Amino acid sequence: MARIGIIGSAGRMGQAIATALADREHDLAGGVDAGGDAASLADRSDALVDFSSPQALEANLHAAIGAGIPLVIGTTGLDEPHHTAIDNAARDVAILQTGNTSLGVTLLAHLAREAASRLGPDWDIEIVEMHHRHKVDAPSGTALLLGEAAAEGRGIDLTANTESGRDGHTGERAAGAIGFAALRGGTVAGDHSVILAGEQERITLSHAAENRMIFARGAVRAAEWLMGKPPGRYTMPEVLNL
Ligand SMILES: NC(=O)C1=CN([C@@H]2O[C@H](COP(=O)(O)OP(=O)(O)OC[C@H]3O[C@@H](n4cnc5c(N)ncnc54)[C@H](OP(=O)(O)O)[C@@H]3O)[C@@H](O)[C@H]2O)C=CC1
Ligand SMILES: O=C(O)C1=N[C@H](C(=O)O)C[C@H](O)C1
Repeated sequence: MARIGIIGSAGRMGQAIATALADREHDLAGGVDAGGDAASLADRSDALVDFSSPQALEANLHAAIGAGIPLVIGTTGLDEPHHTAIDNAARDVAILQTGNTSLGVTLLAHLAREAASRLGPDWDIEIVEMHHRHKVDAPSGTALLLGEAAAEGRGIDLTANTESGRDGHTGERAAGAIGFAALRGGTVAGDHSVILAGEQERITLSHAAENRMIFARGAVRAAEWLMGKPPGRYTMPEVLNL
């Protein structure tokens, strides 16, 4: 049993995480939302779980370092400077950052990497995601994570090979590109497909989140796993032993 603090506690994920903590008999150390004091929450917590906004990241990293406790970051929409800040903070505390804490997506990323490495570059890779109408970032963190996995499998750099937001006269698809398409609507918790399209055949690897509790349970499992670990940046495959 541990005391765990939630950043973004009043949000959709914050509420699901509070339920997952209770299911595992942890104490909710407290929660903060926009304008809240992450440092004082960290001082009374054994670990922090952050599902909030990229704007909160810097304060959350400082809070975790100040209290010397691990941090799970599920917030998406992070850019390169955010990742550099996480790398730096991981010299002082144990941190896990991921666009998706579910078991299913962690395995899907492995399958995407494997498929991309075994199929030649003439198999086009497209990643399609759908989320609820309230989601503010695109492509989703999960889509980017799946794109990274496919790019790794193929031995290419994702940033240099991304095609997203196609509209109008786009020209032909670039050879070797990894494409992204984002759909928004209704209450969809999170659907992701990695499509590998070859000559007259196509493979689709898909995951559907039926409920946010899959992410919440994964986040709590990650927090449990991080406690007692030395400083470093850890991953969901390590937590889940996949
Ligand atoms: N990694 C994963 O597995 C998953 C990641 N996510 C990601 O988690 C994040 C939250 O998603 P969701 O719960 O649906 O979003 P919500 O909008 O429902 O909740 C976000 C919460 O964060 C709070 N918040 C906003 N800014 C700050 C800040 N600067 N400091 C502290 N708290 C802040 C908001 O408070 P206020 O209302 O006061 O602004 C709100 O309570 C998103 O980035 C989403 O993509 C979601 C699901 C799974
Ligand atoms: O905002 C969400 O809801 C979700 N965000 C994450 C993402 O951006 O991939 C994970 C999940 O798909 C739900």
